[in-house]
Amino acid sequence: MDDIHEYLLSSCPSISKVICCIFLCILLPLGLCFKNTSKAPSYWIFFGTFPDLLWNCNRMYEKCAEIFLSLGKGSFYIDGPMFSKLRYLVTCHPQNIEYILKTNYNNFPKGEDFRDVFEILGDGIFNVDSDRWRIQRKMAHAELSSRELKTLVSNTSFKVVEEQLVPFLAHAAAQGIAHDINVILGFGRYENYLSIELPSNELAEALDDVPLALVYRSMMPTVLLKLLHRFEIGEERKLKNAQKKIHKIVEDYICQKEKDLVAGVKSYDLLSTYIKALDDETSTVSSLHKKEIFLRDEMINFWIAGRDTITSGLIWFLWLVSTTPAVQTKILEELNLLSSHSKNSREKETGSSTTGKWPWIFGSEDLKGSVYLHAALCESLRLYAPLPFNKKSVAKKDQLPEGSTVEPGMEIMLSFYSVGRMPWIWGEECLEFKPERWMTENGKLITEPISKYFPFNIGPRTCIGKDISFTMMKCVVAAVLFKFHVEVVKSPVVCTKPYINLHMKNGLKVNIKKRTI
Ligand code: HEM
Repeated sequence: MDDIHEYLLSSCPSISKVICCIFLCILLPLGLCFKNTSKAPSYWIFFGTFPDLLWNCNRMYEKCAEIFLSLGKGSFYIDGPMFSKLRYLVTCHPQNIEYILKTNYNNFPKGEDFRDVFEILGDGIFNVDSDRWRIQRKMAHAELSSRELKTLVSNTSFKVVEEQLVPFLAHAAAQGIAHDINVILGFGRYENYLSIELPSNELAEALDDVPLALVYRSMMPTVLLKLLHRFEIGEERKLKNAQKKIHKIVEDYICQKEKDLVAGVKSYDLLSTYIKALDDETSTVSSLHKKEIFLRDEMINFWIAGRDTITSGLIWFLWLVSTTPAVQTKILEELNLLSSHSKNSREKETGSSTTGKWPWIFGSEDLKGSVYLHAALCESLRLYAPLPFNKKSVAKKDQLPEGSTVEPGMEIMLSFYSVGRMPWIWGEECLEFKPERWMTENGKLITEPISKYFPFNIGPRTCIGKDISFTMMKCVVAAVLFKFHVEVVKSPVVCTKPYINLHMKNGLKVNIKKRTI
């Protein structure tokens, strides 16, 4: 026995050398040479479908849509390397999405993996499940749908557009409007980030380092992720530093707001209402533990929720409109009509003439009657959903409506980006930017929910910020298009960037000119 033991010990180095040699000389080349191309994505022995995914990680949203198109169906699996237990179902099938987000929603929580990837969201609403989520959702829903918040959104959008965006555009090109608005809604701070000198914005800069790291985290096998996290390698180091900075800045904001409230300074914003609610024993959130951390994380969640989503929505919209003259003309016709109605009623109210006032800024009330503009925004979000995918885990084995089986341990990726690009979902002209899709024959907006439209999620976790997003986006695009001519500078093919939000690789270069008519 001892002999055998001794033999094994002495031969260990050579055994490991032999294993390494076999792996390097036989298994690796075999794995890299032999793939099953009948499957989409390509399946490599030993490595699963992972090489295909890594190879295309720079254009993964487009790649998913291509796979769905080549398969002619709405689901496919991604298998991790051998022994990794990594298995994803990627789906864009509307019935599957509805089943996961709505019909059997309890079987598809966000899960621990989601929390690990989106650690930056802490205990905020995006990151919690079950009872805790119900408490936070109730409070967030009440606050975001309150009359006070809607008024704040309208007034702030108007103010930021009038005082910052329009003067800025008159001087140069557009950038990052959504951020300003969100800092005001969340924290009640009005900062002049769009002044012509473009002052630095530490909160935005810290957050800019986050999304790429999150994309890598979403794709990485857990073991590797833990290793990179433990030793703070690459994107993980950036993420950790960004998180520290964001926490510090938001904690400072909270501290200042608490002092203001004690000093009796009156202001309406989400932070003030949350601070008051946490102190109020009758409020639902007062039962939550670790109140300071909850407050910090919830504010970060709101800020993230509205920042990149709106920016992304606006950029893709402006690009689509600027490159589709027929749509632009119809939007301008509608804005002309709305502005003359509003001018008349403002003149009646104030008794003074509005003629010659430049620029004319639309308030959210002026834009309530906009049908074509609203339809164009819906259509742009259909093609370019600002959150291009959603991630869910599986509690119990289940069969999805289109037939795929999912089981615990698997992850599900809902590809919202692909939904808008499937001819079998949106028709042969699915890639065309056609606001008319959202209008009835007699020119009215289609208001009933459409069962294949998911940019704002559906079901119990549907976006709470949808209405205010339309208010903000309409104010911005109306001001930009009505008074400025946005001309896209010819650039390489426009494509997406591997971010959590849908951004344009290389950004959008435009020339801005004042409109003369
Ligand atoms: C064009 C703009 C926006 C789009 C496309 C959008 C889209 C979405 C989507 C897809 C979700 C589901 C995320 C998930 O399940 O992980 C979501 C959730 C949410 N959104 Fe939005 N959003 C937008 C703007 C906003 C704004 C301005 C706010 C407000 C500050 C906001 C607040 C929220 C909140 C609080 C949730 C979490 C709901 C929950 O988990 O119960 N969103 N949004």
